[in-house]
Amino acid sequence: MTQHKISLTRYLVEQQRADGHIPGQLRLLLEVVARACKSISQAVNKGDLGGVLGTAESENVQGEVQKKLDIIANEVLIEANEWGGHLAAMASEEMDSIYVVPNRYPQGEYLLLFDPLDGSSNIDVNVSIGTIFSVLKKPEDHPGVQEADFLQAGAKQVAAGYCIYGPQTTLVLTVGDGVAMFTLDREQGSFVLTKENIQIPADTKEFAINMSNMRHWDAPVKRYIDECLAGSEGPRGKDFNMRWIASMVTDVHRILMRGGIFLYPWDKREPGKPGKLRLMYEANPMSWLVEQAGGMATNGRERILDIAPGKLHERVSVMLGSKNEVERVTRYHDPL
Ligand SMILES: O=P(O)(O)OC[C@H]1O[C@](O)(COP(=O)(O)O)[C@@H](O)[C@@H]1O
Ligand SMILES: [Mg+2]
Ligand SMILES: [Mg+2]
Repeated sequence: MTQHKISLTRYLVEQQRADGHIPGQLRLLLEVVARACKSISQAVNKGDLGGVLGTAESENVQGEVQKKLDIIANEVLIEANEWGGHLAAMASEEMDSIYVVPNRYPQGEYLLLFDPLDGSSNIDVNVSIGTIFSVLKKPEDHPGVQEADFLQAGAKQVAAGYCIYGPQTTLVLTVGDGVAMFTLDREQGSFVLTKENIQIPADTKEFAINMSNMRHWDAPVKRYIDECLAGSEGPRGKDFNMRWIASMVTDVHRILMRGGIFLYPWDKREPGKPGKLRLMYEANPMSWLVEQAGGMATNGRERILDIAPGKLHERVSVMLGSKNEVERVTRYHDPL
């Protein structure tokens, strides 16, 4: 098999041929998601010229003010996927409840979940943003589809990925057989395989956390970051660098490319809220990608992919990336 210049379509077909583990319907679904991402990428690129920047006059179910692009990206994903025959229903960070494929369209066996536009605060300042997606299989024990069908642990995902709209538009994908990266070739109009078997180094000297929340953190996170900040004179014996883009997609992409640890921990501002990030649309797909690349993802206490979701819009504390660092901060959470 040629390692370079192969399209997403050919990659998926060849994966399917190699061990039969990508069913045809799943392959089609992923191609439709990729096509939708291409279209979102175009809208993002146009910026002010397309009238897509700025805030819409609405709030989502999480009480967050929606940007125009949040709404556009959500609609693009729904319209692209609803008639293809591979889906039973979709769920999105931007919608209150699940979107069941209307019965005028053929029904499929998969469930698609997405954060249509991640890093919304970066849209208007021309910083990388992205789309995150996760695919589950609909349980077969009953006809129709309901919200409870989506409440499966991340370990049950059959595909997960994101598309980053940055200097390049790049799709990063796993179907449970490692992580592959595809770069959008705008002249050809297709995603071309540019990296396979992405591996996150187990050690790193780079962390990503919103430092402005420091005073609200729990003791184990504070200890971990304090030790990083102490640098070569501290217990870690090395200097750390810090990055925070405020787009999970972009921070995770950097970690997949060169290692690092990303933390968005629980904090004391809203003690009843497990974290800021969304389990089903952000943490699960990113955690599976990271694990597939040899990294680790926990909420400080348990593997994110083992968490049984209680509700669709569930939040979670997230620590992911280079294995030895995530292991360390998770260990700091152990009761003495
Ligand atoms: O401003 P903060 O709290 O640092 O937020 C950054 C985090 O919030 C998010 O932007 C949430 O994503 P949305 O843009 O999809 O709401 C994450 O991507 C990111 O890690
Ligand atoms: Mg997001
Ligand atoms: Mg979003």
